[in-house]
Amino acid sequence: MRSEPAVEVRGLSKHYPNGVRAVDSISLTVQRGEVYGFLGPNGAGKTTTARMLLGLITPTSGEVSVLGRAPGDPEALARIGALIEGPGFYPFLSGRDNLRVLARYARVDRARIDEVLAIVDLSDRAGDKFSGYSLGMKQRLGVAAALLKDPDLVILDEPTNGLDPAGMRDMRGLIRSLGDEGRTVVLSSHLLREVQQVCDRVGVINNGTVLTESTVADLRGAAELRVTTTEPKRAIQVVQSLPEVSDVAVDDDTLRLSVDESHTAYVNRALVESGIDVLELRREERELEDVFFELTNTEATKEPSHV
Ligand SMILES: Nc1ncnc2c1ncn2[C@@H]1O[C@H](COP(=O)(O)OP(=O)(O)OP(=O)(O)O)[C@@H](O)[C@H]1O
Repeated sequence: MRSEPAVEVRGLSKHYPNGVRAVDSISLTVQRGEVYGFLGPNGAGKTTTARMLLGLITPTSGEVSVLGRAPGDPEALARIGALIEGPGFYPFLSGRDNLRVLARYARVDRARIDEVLAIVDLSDRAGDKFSGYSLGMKQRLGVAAALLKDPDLVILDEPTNGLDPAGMRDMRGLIRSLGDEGRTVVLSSHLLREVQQVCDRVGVINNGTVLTESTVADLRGAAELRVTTTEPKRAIQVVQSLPEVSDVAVDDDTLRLSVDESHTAYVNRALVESGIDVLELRREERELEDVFFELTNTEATKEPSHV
């Protein structure tokens, strides 16, 4: 039997008095132990949703259950760690002293401070003032703070925002390791590749509406086979006659087709036996960003290509 989801949202809306429908009747489910990507462009409604999950703002309508409880329920909050819109710390205190303040407030054993500093790889710089930290270190301290209570559920809102490529890579590794430890992670992000690299499942949100919810693999769809030939027109006829092949498209001299990987050699043979020279045959997975464009017909933010 499947265990109760970590997060269950049904028909959730947040409409502001100024008429903005920040979140408009969304439904989503985060299973326990998965790293769930909440993917959408800026202004899509991710932060508003995260705030409602934590009980920081009240929904206009809809149902929310977080770790089996209502948002803001103290017992659930004790098992949730969150980093929403950048961490707030005392600039003149060291990273470790900032965590001490929080640990005392949350009644967490002080021994946990060194554990979380080690998890986010800040042990060596824990005695330095927060004001001297790089943005990446500040964000990692924010994650350390979120981990103080050894939470079952970690909610991270755009944790790589503003980080340089190395900082982003470190943060992604950290998020993945939280998932590998068996924690449930909700990662909100506008970066398609980030979600693709780190998450098990993804909910795509735009204009306050969830467009789709699926595994990253399903969202990307089956890998395409790309076949470059000297005679694309004739090649189309040949592949279209094969029952194993579907969705044939053509760009210049390259055919794109959906076919199970096990039939790659069979497609090649069919073309060659029809006297068509195959110049190149390769399988290519769709990027999540292609899928995103299809779903939203909007310009989503592409990550800088050097990352
Ligand atoms: N307090 C508020 N009053 C009115 N409108 C708001 C308020 N908070 C957010 N909004 C609007 O709601 C919409 C969703 O905002 P939200 O911050 O949830 O999006 P987001 O997906 O987190 O984007 P970003 O990554 O830019 O923070 C935006 O149009 C925003 O301007």
